[in-house]
Amino acid sequence: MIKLECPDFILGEKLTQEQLSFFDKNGVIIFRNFITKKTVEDLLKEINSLQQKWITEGLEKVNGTPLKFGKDENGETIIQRFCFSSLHNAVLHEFLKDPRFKALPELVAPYEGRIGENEKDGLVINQYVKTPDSSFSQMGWHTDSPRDLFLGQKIMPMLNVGIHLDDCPAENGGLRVLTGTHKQGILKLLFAKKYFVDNNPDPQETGVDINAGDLTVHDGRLWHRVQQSPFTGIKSRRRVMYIPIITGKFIPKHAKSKTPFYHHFISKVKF
Ligand SMILES: O=C(O)CCC(=O)C(=O)O
Ligand SMILES: [Fe+2]
Repeated sequence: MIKLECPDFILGEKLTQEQLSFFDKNGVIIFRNFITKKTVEDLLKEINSLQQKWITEGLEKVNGTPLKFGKDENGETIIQRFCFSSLHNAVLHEFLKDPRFKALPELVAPYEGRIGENEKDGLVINQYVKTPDSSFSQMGWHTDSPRDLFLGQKIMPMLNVGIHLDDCPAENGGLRVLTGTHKQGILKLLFAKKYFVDNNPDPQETGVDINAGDLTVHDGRLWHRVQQSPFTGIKSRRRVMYIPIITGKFIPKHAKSKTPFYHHFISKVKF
């Protein structure tokens, strides 16, 4: 595994030329300390209360997208993948109004990008943990772009913005990317690897050392995966929120939205 050599970038209200060039070359970038440890704690409290609310209500899907359930290290039911979270929690909704998010669409220029709070799967929260009854401890190789095809749309440029809520040095697993693959042609985008079922390390893959509070951005066309932690239980836990930046036609989801086809496929794959 190669480690991403990324200068300690700080996200302001406008991207610098160095940040733009780094992203253009690699298809991924890290901004350090986007939020403080205190804000991380505050967000985790909100996430836990949303989780309790949805479990109590017996909710299975939000706007057509299934929630993913599993068990934590104490055998308690948890939600391992939330979607559209900010539409159901005021603090998460306010959080997305941070003016620094408005700097990020410049990464898809000349397209006009917007924060997809009610498009695709909205604000996603992933909770990975390795326990006997977890259903989510890793994620196979994929790019995020072909989901557009399943939604009956042409592939349009998009970004996935990650806000990381746990420390995760690359040795603990976490995000692995193939830098530069955001510039590949459509055939490589669709067929370079077997979507979601391939969990094998790639000799060219790059890992990232993440601290709680860091923000990452990756291009939707970049090949990436999540490496399982070598640890189990609480030491294997990795919590990260993702919000998409979308270009092209505005297709908001609503309570009657159909389940996208790729979720039927993803749910068959054991993570
Ligand atoms: O958890 C991560 O860091 C990546 C998740 C991911 O790739 C996805 O949800 O599409
Ligand atoms: Fe992804």
